[in-house]
Amino acid sequence: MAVYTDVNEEQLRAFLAEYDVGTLLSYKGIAEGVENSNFLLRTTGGTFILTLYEKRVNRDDLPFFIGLMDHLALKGLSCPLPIVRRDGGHLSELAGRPAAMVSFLDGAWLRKPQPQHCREVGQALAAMHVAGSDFAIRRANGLTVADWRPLWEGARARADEVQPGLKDEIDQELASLESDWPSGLPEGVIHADLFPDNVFFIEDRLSGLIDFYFACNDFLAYDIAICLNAWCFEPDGAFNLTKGMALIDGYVCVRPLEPGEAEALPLLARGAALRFFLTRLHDWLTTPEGALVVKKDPLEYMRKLRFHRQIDSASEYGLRIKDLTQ
Ligand SMILES: Nc1ncnc2c1ncn2[C@@H]1O[C@H](COP(=O)(O)OP(=O)(O)O)[C@@H](O)[C@H]1O
Ligand SMILES: N[C@@H](CCOP(=O)(O)O)C(=O)O
Repeated sequence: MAVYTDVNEEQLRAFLAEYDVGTLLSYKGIAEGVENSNFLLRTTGGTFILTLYEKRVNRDDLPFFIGLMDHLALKGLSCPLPIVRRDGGHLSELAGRPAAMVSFLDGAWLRKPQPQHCREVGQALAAMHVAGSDFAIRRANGLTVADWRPLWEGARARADEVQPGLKDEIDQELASLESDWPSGLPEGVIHADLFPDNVFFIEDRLSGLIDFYFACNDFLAYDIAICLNAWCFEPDGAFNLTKGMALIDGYVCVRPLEPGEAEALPLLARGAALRFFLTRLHDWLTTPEGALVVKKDPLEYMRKLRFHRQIDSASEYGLRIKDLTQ
């Protein structure tokens, strides 16, 4: 579920009076998502998503997130457009939480993505990177290599409860990634969580990207590494080369890769797998039993991490020489 903070009709009517979106017809809480409280609102002016930002979102980051969606939507990327209040602002306060309203995107996320969907995701990811290149606000990645050790220290003592041997394996993995993490790759605004549940499709065509609340400035190729992890493995744990090739192909049609980015891809993919393993492990160990949140399996990302460790070259993900800038 993701309604941590509830709102009543009276509060909503007062909130909507600040906007030019007509009057409230109906509203309901949205069960999906894990971070914030989301509501679907229908008004005489249209359909909107209302988000109340919960504890894990830092208030100081909200101008980045809201400004980024505004910037990308105005550049033609299909993503939620923040709705402007009559006084020109985007951020409000509702039920004691920072709140904002964005446009509703049609479509649904795919439970079983196919190679043609991966191609579209690659294209959309690159289009986002290009559209974000002149976004003026910066936000450092709060979950990059330097942030993994504190996360790990919080979970390390109990890691072997999840799988015997994890403690030693992650100790070595983390040390190796910390020492070898690349530098000097092309940077820009990345989505940083472009998983299938954050990409909408209508009849096999990508209709939009949502959930920009991990977006930040980091290596562009790290975002590709995140997508390879999230889109190109099968439920049995096997990497699907056809999907990898399609995703990379879609990406390079819009933004070709530099040779250094291709060379770093196996390491970036290992790092991305460790990042999602660590946040999932943290949630696995700290979410109280019975909480109304679906806990995600950390071991899924451990298996992906072990796969990436055996990769020598980005060609094993489906990258071809023609995909690179000369
Ligand atoms: N702009 C939007 N248009 C349509 N549905 C949306 C939109 N934003 C969010 N949703 C719905 O709300 C759910 C949770 O949103 P998400 O941003 O992923 O939440 P969280 O950040 O809490 O994980 C999505 O799975 C989707 O169903
Ligand atoms: N994609 C992450 C979890 C973040 O969840 P979201 O609902 O905000 O997309 C994972 O799978 O671990």
